[in-house]
Amino acid sequence: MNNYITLSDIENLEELIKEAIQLKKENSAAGLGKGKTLGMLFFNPSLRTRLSTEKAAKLLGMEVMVMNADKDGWALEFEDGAVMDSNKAEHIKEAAAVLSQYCDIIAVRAFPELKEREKDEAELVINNFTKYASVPVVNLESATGHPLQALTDAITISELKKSKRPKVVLTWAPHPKALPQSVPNSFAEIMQKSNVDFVITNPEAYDLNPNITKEVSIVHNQQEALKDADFVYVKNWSSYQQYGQSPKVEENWTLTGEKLKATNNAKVMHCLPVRRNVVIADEVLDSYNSVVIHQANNRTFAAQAVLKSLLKK
Ligand SMILES: NCCC[C@H](NC(=O)CCC(=O)O)C(=O)O
Ligand SMILES: NC(=O)OP(=O)(O)O
Repeated sequence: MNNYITLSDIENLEELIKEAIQLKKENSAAGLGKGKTLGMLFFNPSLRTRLSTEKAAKLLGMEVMVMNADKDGWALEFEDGAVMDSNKAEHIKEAAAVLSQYCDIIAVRAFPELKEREKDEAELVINNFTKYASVPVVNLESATGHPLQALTDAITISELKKSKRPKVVLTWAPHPKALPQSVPNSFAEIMQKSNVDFVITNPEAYDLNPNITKEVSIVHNQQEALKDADFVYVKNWSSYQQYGQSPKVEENWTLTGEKLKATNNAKVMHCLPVRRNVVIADEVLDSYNSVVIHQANNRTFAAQAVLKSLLKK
């Protein structure tokens, strides 16, 4: 692995999942990271990504430096040829080059603005870090993807599935804020690389980028989609067609215990943080069907497998 920006950076998904599950069993440092430093830059808040990736790096023997880049760093300019006479003090060319002296791996979180689709799809922040850094770069959730979360999710399904080819349903749910499509995009991508029967259900105005969902069956009736599901992955996202907007939805899309009855006693997944009783009802999150805590624990081993693969290069 040279970088971990999108899921296409994974050379062999099955092997990487096996590696993560093995690392989870060993729960020990491989020593591979000794004398190496991971630098993490956050342009947005985080609990799991920040702490699980730090833990993963430390389990491998690495040193870790974390910076809330949005608050503590200089405002970065990303435009080539910019005349920097405004509020941005430092160009990504210097920032990435300097960080590459201090770090052996750089990891970056930068959410979309959700204003202009083309701008978000250009992945300005993560792509410029990759372009100007001389060390591997890891995506900690970018404008259009969250590949560490998706790897975690594939590991979790692999561990918990009871049949060879489980039915996995990704369902949209309501939310008071307009959220990125990053998590559902990457989940849809990794499910298409996995041996699962994959269905996405969302209100009409919320179809994801068709270049990502490709051949996936998209069902606009949630109850119909949930039938016989073995895994239900719940997530809100803002509209792709009416980019970044939250068009009104009449029906109630919150995942409740009543809706879960149509499933095959499905395991319920969410990347977290989750808004209780808006996205998922208490009775589901507090039931044995919920695997969200198990899932969050796997963030460490997904990160460990990816960092290990980068360190080996
Ligand atoms: N990385 C996990 C999800 C991060 C982000 N969620 C959020 O911003 C939720 C914030 C809130 O509930 O206010 C998202 O959906 O991409
Ligand atoms: N799931 C996830 O990425 O959580 P954080 O936003 O807390 O890192």
